[in-house]
Amino acid sequence: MPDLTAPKNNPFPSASLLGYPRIGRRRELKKAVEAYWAGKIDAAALDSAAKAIQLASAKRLQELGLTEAAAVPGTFSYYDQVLDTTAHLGAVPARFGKLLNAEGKLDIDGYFTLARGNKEQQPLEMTKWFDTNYHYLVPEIGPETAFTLASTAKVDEFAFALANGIETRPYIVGPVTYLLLSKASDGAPAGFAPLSRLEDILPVYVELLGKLAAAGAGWVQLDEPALVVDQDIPAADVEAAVARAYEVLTAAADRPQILVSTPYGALEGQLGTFAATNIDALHIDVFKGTVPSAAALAGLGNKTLVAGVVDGHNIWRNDLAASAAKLDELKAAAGKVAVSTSTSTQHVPHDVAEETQLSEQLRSWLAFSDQKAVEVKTLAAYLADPASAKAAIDEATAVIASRATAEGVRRADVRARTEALTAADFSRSEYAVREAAQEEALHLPPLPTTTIGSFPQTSEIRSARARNNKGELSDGQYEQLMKDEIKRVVSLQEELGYDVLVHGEPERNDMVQYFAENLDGFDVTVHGWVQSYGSRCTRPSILWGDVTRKAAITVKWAEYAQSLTSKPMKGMLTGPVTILAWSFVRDDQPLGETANQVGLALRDEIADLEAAGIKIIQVDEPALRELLPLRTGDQAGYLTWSVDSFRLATAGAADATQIHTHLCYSEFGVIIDAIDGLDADVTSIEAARSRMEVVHDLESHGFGRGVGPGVYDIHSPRVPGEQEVTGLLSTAVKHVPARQLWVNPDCGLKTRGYAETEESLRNLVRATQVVRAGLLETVK
Ligand SMILES: Nc1nc2c(c(=O)[nH]1)N[C@@H](CNc1ccc(C(=O)N[C@@H](CCC(=O)N[C@@H](CCC(=O)N[C@@H](CCC(=O)O)C(=O)O)C(=O)O)C(=O)O)cc1)CN2
Ligand code: MET
Ligand SMILES: [Zn+2]
Repeated sequence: MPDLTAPKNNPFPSASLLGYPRIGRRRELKKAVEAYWAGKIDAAALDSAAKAIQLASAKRLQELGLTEAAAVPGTFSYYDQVLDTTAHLGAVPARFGKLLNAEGKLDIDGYFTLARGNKEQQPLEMTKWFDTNYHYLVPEIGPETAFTLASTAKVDEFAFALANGIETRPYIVGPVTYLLLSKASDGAPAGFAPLSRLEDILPVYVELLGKLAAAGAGWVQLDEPALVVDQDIPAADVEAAVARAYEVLTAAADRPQILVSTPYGALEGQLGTFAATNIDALHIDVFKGTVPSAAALAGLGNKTLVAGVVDGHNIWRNDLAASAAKLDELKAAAGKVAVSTSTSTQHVPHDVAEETQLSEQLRSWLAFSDQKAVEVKTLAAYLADPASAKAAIDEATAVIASRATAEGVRRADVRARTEALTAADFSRSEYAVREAAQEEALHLPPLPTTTIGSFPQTSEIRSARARNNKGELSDGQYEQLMKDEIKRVVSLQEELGYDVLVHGEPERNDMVQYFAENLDGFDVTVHGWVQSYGSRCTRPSILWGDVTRKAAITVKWAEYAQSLTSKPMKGMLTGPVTILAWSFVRDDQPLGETANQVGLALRDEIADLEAAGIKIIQVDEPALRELLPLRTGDQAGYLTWSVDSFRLATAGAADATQIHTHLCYSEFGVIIDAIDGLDADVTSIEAARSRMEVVHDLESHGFGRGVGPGVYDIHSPRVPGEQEVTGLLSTAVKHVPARQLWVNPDCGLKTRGYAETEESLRNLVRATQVVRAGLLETVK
C-alpha cells in the first residue's frame, strides 16, 4: 500500500505512458456499454465492468514495470476524453434542456445522451482527434454556457485505484485545448470565440484540482495538444490564454503537481510559453516533433521535461539507439528528464504477444502498448545508467536492421511499376467530356438518390463470418449467406426507390481490413482492437511490405449484385490514403511511395470492375483530412502525394465510368482544393450533424462537379424526419446548382439497425420527391 502520509512533492515518474487503451484487452468495455444501451445490464453492472478494466490495466502496467507513483495514466473513459471534460465542466448545451440531475451532476445517462442524442436532439458533433482515427465529441460553448463541476468521475476513478494500492495520474483535457476544440453554440452571436470563456472555466478546473488533491493525487495530467497545431487565431492570443490559464491553475491553494502534455507534434514556439508558467512538468513529443534547442530547454528551469520518445500512434518497435541519443541531448540541456510516449497509446492495441498467428519475424518488429511500456522503462533505465540498457538497445538495433532486407519488404516488380509512372497516368479527360459520356450511359434523374455503401452489419452477418473464420461454416456456405444478404439489400433499395444502388458490403469486416486481407504486403491482427469512437473499434492492419494485388478482390460481389437489378450498381473500393491512414503503415519510406503502390492495385481492380460491366465506381477517401499535417508548412507536400495517389487509382477509368468518392467529416472547407483535385465525378460528404454548413464552402469555392452533402446523420440511432430532410435539401439547392446535387446519407449504414435505417432511407426518398417537384415548379 502507498504511504498516504508521504509529502505530495514526489518527482515525476521516470517512466510512464501518456495514456493507455481503455476498451479492455478483449473489448470488455465495448461489450458492457453496448449491453447497457440495449437495456441488458444495469448501471451497477456497467460500473463494475468499468472498474474491472481500470484495475486490470493499472495492474498490468505495474507488472510491466511502471511502478512509481503516478506512472499509470488515469485515462479511462466510458466514451471519449473530451466528453469527459465537458461532463466535468458541466458544459451541457442549452438545446438539451435540463440534463443535470437534482444534485447538479451529469449522470451516466445524461453523459450518453450527449454522445448519442435523443428523440429531439442530435448528439454533439463528432470529429477527428488530431491526425488520428479517433473521434471526439465537439463541445458547444456560447456566452450563455454555465460551468459547474458536474462530474467527479476522475476523482472517483483515482480514489478507486488508490484504494487498490495504485496511485494513478488523473487525466483531463486542458482548458486552452478544450476551448480551442469547441465550437460556438447555436445561439451564439457571429464571431463568438469559445476561448473568450477561459476565465469562466478556470474556477471549475481549480475546484477539480482541489478535489483530486484531497483524494491524494500527487500528479494530474492536463492535455494541451491543440498547442501543436497552427490555430487560425494569432499565436499571441494562444500564448496569452496559456499564460493566463496556468497562472490561475498553478495558483490553486490545494492542487496536485501539474503535468501539461502536448502530444501529436512539435510544440515549437509555445514551449517558451509553458516554460514561463509555474507548472511542474511539461511533456513534449520528440518522436514526431524534434528536439528543441538547448536554449529553449534551459528555459524550463526546475520543471521536469517528460520526453515523448516512444511513438504512441504507430506500432513499430522503437529505435532505442535513436531515442537514447535524443535523451542524451535533452538531458544535456534540461535539468530533469523523464521518459514517456509521444501520445497516449490509446491508438495502438494492448499486446503483440496476443497475435500468435503472425510470423515471429513480423512480431519482432512490433511494439503495442504493453511493449511500449517496457521500452519506456528501458529508456528510463538508460538515463539512469546507460550501460544497463546496452543489451536491449543492441537487440532493437539488430531487429530494425533485419527489416530492411526481409523478403517482401522491397519487391523489384512493384518498384519497377511505380518508377515507370508518367504524368499521363494521373489524369482523365476533361470533366465536360466525361459528364456527357456518363449522362448518356446512366440517364439519372435530377437529385439522384444513393447510399454510401454499407448496409447494417447484422449480428447474423458477423456471426457467419466468425463461424467461417473458425471453420464451422465452409467458404461456400459463407459466400451463399453473403449473396442472400446482397439480394435482400438490393431488393430493399429497389422497393424504396433508390436510383443508384449498392451491394451493402456484408462480406467486409471493415473497409480497410478487408482490402488488407486481400493484398500482399499486409498482415492483420486478431485481437488488435483500437477505439475509433465510443464503443466502435477497428483492427488496423499492418502494412509492412511492398503492396500488390494477388487477384481481383471485389469483382465477383459487384458482378453478382449488378446481375440482380437494371439500376446502376456502384462498385465500392477504399482509396489509397484511407488504406494507409487506417492501417499501421510502414515507416521506412515516404508515405507517397506506399500510397502509389496501393493506388496501382486499386487501378487494376477498377479495370476489372469496368470489364465486368460496372458503370459507377466509388473510391472512398474518408481519411483524406485526417492525415493532413497539423502544421500548415507541411500541408502542401501531403496534399500533393495524397491527391496524386487517388488520381493514380482512378485515372485509368473510361470517360463513361462515373467515379465517386466519399469523405466523412465536417471541416470540409479546409481541404476543398484537394477534394477538387481528386477530380472525382461525384463526391459525397458528411453534412447532417453540422446542418449543411458545408454548402457555403461549396458555393464560395465554385465546386463544379457532382456532390452529395449528407442529409442523414448515420452516427446516431435517431431517424431524420421527412421534413427535416426536405429542409436540408432545400438549403442545399439554394447554394449548389441542382444539376450537381445528389441525395445520400452522411456515411455508410453498417453501424445502424434495420428498423431505423429503413425508416430513414424512406424519408430521404420522400423528401427528394418533394424537392424535385419544387424544382419542376421553378422551371415552369
Ligand atoms: N477502419 C475504419 N476506420 C473508420 C471507419 C471504418 O469504417 N473503418 N469509419 C469511421 C468511423 N469509425 C468506425 C469505426 C468502427 C466501426 C465499426 O463498426 N466497428 C465494428 C467492428 C467492425 C469489424 O471489424 N467487424 C468484424 C468483427 C466483428 C466482431 O466483433 N465479431 C465478434 C464475433 C461476432 C459473433 O460471433 O457473432 C468478435 O470478434 O467477438 C467482422 O464483422 O467480422 C465494431 O466496433 O463493432 C464503425 C465506424 C472512421 N474510421
Ligand atoms: N463505403 C463505406 C461505407 O459505406 C464508406 C464508409 S466511410 C467511413 O461503409
Ligand atoms: Zn463515411
